[in-house]
Amino acid sequence: MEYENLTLHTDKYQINMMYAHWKNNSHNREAIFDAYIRNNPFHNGYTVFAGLERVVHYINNLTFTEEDIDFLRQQEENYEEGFLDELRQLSFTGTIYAMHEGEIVFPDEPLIRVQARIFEAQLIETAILNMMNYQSLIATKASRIKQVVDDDTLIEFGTRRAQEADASIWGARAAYIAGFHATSNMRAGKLFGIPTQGTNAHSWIQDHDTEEEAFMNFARALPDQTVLLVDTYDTLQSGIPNAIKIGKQLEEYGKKLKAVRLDSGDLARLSIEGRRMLDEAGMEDVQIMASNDLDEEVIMHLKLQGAKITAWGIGTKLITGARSPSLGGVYKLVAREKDNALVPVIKLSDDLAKISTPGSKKVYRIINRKTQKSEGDYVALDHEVVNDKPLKMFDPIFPQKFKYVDDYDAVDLLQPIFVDGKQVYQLPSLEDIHSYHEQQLAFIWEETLRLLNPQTYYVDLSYELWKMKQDIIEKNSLE
Ligand SMILES: Nc1ncnc2c1ncn2[C@@H]1O[C@H](COP(=O)(O)OP(=O)(O)OP(=O)(O)O)[C@@H](O)[C@H]1O
Ligand SMILES: O=P(O)(O)OC[C@H]1O[C@H](OP(=O)(O)OP(=O)(O)O)[C@H](O)[C@@H]1O
Ligand SMILES: O=C(O)c1cccnc1
Repeated sequence: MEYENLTLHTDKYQINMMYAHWKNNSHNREAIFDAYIRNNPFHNGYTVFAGLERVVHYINNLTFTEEDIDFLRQQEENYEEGFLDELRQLSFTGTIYAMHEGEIVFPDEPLIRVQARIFEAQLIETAILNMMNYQSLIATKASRIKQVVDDDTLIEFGTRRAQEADASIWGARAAYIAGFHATSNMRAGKLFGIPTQGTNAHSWIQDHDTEEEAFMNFARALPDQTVLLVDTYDTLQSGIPNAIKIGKQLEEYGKKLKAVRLDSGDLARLSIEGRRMLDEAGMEDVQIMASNDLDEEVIMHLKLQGAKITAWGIGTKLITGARSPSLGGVYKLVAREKDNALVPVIKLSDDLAKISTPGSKKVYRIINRKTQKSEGDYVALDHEVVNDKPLKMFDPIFPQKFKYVDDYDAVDLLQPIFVDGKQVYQLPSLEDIHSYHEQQLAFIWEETLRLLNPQTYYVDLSYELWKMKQDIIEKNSLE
């Protein structure tokens, strides 16, 4: 796939800061930034990390074209030619660590860590957050939907309602990571290898003299994958009876009606009654598919009402992240170069939970060897060795709350993606990302995974990191 050059896909304030650094000759100083979230979306207990693949392509294509340089010259008369020359030579030379895509992640732990010249690290903030926030949001929404459907088929239908073209395709990919089976978007299918599926619209039915004729003509054209939309006129009086008729005719040719699709009305009642009619006609294999503004909540209610739906087409509420339409991931400076050394820095806030955690850090998932479930995540400074000794895990806001864990594996979650500007991470296939996601889910307790009022997952700091943070807070308060 051809990836476009998105170097100008940044906020002007980043270029202004780059310029000011260049003027002050501080642009080559090293810096470390963490990208992380502060809350899970949808009041969920976890977030599904996605967006890394696009970030990798973005970084590999990071270069200002002559056109970009001309544009910048026009936009800001203060930018000197020497600065534009510096931009002309820019490529990414830093180091990036990140979670695998599909990882189950939590607030207040680094998901992407960038160590680079401040000149480069500042430039890439906007695009990294843009990609990570949107794709993780949609993967998380998809994961919630996946939780309520058991083994039913899930098809992503969102393109027409998505926030524009990029959102459709990367959203379709994010949904696949979390367990959707197919997308209706052909471009997403082509670009990412996601299986594609499609039924037909009301326009097809309306464009015929009768519903029966419409069904017949469609079945003739696509006899191996006929899904008939049965709600245009009257689902139970005409739609299902006509579908049964066409199904019988298909059988005469050794073919089978694959499914009927309901797209309006009381989906529980119509599917129960429709199922009965299909079964009575000996068409037990014909599936009932539903669409119409569905999300995890409606699906759960439909299931509670005994709906006989086994395939779900889901558009608007998935692709727009309805109910929580943006993920508020941030990118904070955690260390800066001073006197040839990297020193930790902090962003203070009156809200304790919003104070950033300084320093170059790693994230470990503490897997209890007996239960094979996670005891929580443990954020430690880079140089710390987290090994088999009993680990004291305590709440960083209320340190009085703690537990000891002794029989555990500490799994290092941040992977090197770029080292000194070179990509060292081999991007996994989408299938592998999805499998990884499923494996990782299995380490998380049900209490954290549940959709309603989930148990808060522990993201703790090592004592050394916690102490350093407290000392910096205290020092800053005294100044
Ligand atoms: N049994 C049900 N329980 C809960 N929600 C349902 C049920 N059946 C359908 N819904 C959901 O209710 C919402 C609105 O459905 P409603 O029947 O008002 O609209 P509609 O069928 O699209 O109307 P129209 O016939 O005008 O197209 C949709 O999100 C749909 O998925
Ligand atoms: O409801 P969503 O979750 O967003 O899923 C996508 C919707 O898009 C289509 O409707 P639309 O009215 O656009 O076209 P149609 O004429 O094919 O029904 C489809 O029938 C779904 O209802
Ligand atoms: O294939 C379908 O039925 C479909 C595709 C996109 C949107 N709505 C429905």
